[in-house]
Amino acid sequence: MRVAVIGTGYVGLVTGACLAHLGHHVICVDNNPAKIEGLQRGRLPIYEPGLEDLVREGSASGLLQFTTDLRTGIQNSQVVFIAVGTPALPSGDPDLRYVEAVAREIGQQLDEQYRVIVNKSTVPIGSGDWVRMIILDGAAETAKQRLSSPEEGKVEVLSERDPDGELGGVVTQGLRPASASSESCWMPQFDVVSNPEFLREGSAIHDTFNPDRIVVGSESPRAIQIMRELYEPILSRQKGLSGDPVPWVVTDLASAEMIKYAANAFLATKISFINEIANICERTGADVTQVADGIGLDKRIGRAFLNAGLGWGGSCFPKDVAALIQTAADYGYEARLLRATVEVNQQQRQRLVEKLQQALKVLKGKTIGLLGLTFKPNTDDMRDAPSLSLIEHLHKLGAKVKAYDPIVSGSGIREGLAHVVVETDVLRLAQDCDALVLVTEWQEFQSLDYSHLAGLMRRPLLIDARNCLDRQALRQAGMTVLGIGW
Ligand SMILES: NC(=O)c1ccc[n+]([C@@H]2O[C@H](COP(=O)([O-])OP(=O)(O)OC[C@H]3O[C@@H](n4cnc5c(N)ncnc54)[C@H](O)[C@@H]3O)[C@@H](O)[C@H]2O)c1
Ligand SMILES: O=c1ccn([C@@H]2O[C@H](COP(=O)(O)OP(=O)(O)O[C@H]3O[C@H](CO)[C@@H](O)[C@H](O)[C@H]3O)[C@@H](O)[C@H]2O)c(=O)[nH]1
Repeated sequence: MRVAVIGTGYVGLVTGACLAHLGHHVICVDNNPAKIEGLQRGRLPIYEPGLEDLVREGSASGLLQFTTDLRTGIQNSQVVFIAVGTPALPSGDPDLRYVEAVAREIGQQLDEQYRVIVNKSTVPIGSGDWVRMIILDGAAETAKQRLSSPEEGKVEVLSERDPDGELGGVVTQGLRPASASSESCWMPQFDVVSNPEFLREGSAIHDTFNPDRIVVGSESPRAIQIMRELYEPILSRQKGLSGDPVPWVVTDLASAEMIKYAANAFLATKISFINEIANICERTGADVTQVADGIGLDKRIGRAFLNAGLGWGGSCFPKDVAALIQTAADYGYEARLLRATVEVNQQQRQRLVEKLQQALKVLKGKTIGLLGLTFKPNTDDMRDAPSLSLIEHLHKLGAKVKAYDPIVSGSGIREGLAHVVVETDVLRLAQDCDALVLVTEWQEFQSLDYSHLAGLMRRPLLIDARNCLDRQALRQAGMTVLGIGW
């Protein structure tokens, strides 16, 4: 199948490379010329394990191509993915300007060939119908040039109210030059489908090939059939040890959009829940890790996403929970549970500073070393990383902050890192520190020589803010160890 993917970020590039691996002809489009030029030379704009090999493989086979020209991208494509960013605005609403620009451009390029336009970006509930309208607007603009109108290119958009009211708006029937007969009416052939993405950064390729489910929201049987054919190589795989097929979930557009937000909101709430339990554990003498293991064995609860720590960050949970709260507010509903989820998360970062204050008393003039900067391991993504608020907080209190991160240290990434000295190795980091804080649970932090590090520090204090290290071994290495929830 011929596929275009618009936006070559974490989602678009992974989607494009994986679909090419499955045998589809994929053309990835991005309006950032530097990104596309790099990709054409095999240079990746992001760090994601395994992605470089897939891109190399796709480029070599010719199944994966890159362009800045959206027209070339969608010309022969039957399926067009929209995978551009939807970052949060200060209000909490997602910024839809990139989706809007792409939808309009797609509309401008549509011809008589039927296409499935797939929204993979995370967009608010109801956006599918909105994207359809924008595409039609774009198509109308092109139709002005395409159809020779006696009235200087004036084109009428033929529309009527949705008779059943189910779609809640206007249904466009076609585009026609003003004063032309209804036979000359031209309607671009397309359906908009919502196909939310559930990949996690750091394991994006594994997640794409082994999804827990594939969700497709659409009212069009034709579009659903094409999506099924597209994903057939994944759907026909057996899932994990159970051998069950990957669940294929077909819903209406709005429900698919809501599934994405609800999934992220639930996971974020699960983490905030265990962090709340951790805070109660600290006061009562229980150990949150043992508690998580104990409750996680209950199949109704599950152990995943019960790791207490610094709280959640990244490019998705913060903006998606904020967007859902905002959507609820738009409809006159106050999402109190979700607000509490966010509040607990914010406080969790603050608590870490309090722990340092309790241990070191005055932070002014103290040197704090951060192990890890990215919002989670195996990614270079720094969007809404807990480390950033920690750095700002400590800086305000007059502490000197240093950090070492396996990816960030060796890269040119310095955005948001004005108030931290990024060290190139762990020994330089530990030198003269009053405390080390493990912020991101990178694998390599498991096997550091902590007794050597303790010897380099001014005070051998380590706060394991992800509860991922062996406390006993650390104590034997001469460290004073603190953690979260014990
Ligand atoms: N990052 C994740 O783990 C993840 C997972 C699931 C869903 N999502 C959602 O997927 C969407 C994309 O996220 P991301 O992290 O990949 O974003 P990103 O910022 O990494 O990538 C977006 C890309 O779109 C490009 N772009 C913007 N405007 C364009 C235009 N007009 N034409 C062509 N390209 C354009 C940008 O240059 C950029 O390369 C978001 O809605 C996000 O919420 C992200
Ligand atoms: O038990 C846990 C699990 C995660 N986290 C934190 O939660 C955040 C998010 O982690 P994770 O979900 O693994 O990473 P993301 O790549 O942000 O993936 C989430 O966000 C994506 C974008 O929407 C979705 O596609 C994924 O399904 C969803 O897991 C990170 O800061 C983690 O440190 C915890 O604190 N404790």
